[in-house]
Amino acid sequence: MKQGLLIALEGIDGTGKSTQIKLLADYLRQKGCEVVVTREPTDGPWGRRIRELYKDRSSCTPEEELEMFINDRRDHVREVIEPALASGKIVLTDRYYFSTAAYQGAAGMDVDHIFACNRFAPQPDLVILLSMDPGTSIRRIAEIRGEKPNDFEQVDQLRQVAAIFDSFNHPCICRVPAEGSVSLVQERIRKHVDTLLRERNYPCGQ
Ligand SMILES: Nc1ncnc2c1ncn2[C@@H]1O[C@H](COP(=O)(O)OP(=O)(O)OP(=O)(O)O)[C@@H](O)[C@H]1O
Ligand SMILES: Cc1cn([C@H]2C[C@H](O)[C@@H](COP(=O)(O)O)O2)c(=O)[nH]c1=O
Repeated sequence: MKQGLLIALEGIDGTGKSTQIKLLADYLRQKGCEVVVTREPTDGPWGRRIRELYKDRSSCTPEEELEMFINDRRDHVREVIEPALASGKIVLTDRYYFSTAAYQGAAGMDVDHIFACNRFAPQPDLVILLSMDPGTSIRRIAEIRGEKPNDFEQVDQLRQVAAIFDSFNHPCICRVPAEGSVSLVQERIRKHVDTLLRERNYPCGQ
């Protein structure tokens, strides 16, 4: 049924996921792979409601917040991820259910319960987990991107999120240091992706 590959980029805010996913997509397309780049929260109805929360996270309970992320993912899996995988494409997603486990876990929900709620979602073939000290990532958001950190980007909160990300030991996870230049981080990511393509005999990776 599933013929493509699912690769998720994960990590705390400001680690460079959006920057790196674009470069990775270019690299894979140059090799001749068909690539779908997507993200969570999505741009669908649940994703738009979630983005409203960035301004005032206290407007819903942790349970309601978790439910919104799960609903958004159900739509994402059904409408984007499964069709692309079924047609043999490489799906690159900027965040997936590991973000839910880490962020909603840090907000007080049980991490095992969160993973159980996500059993409907296809397991990724590879998770690139970009790791960085939360103080540095917040500085990137504030100084380089020139934005005021939102309600999900508070340093104490991000420290808890980072600690939960650190605790994951799923075999699909490869940890990549996010410090260093954009091209150095990209080089680290490509090594893991090239290994995956080779191991799976994925056609464009030969
Ligand atoms: N290796 C790097 N060195 C310096 N700055 C970087 C690096 N990678 C990304 N940046 C800059 O840091 C900021 C955050 O990067 P980016 O938006 O890619 O991170 P992100 O992980 O997608 O963030 P978020 O999770 O908040 O969406 C951007 O301004 C980006 O240009
Ligand atoms: C998928 C997902 C995301 N979040 C949080 C993490 C970030 O703070 C925002 C998304 O911001 P981005 O700049 O678009 O990456 O949402 C979350 O709490 N739970 C999740 O499942």
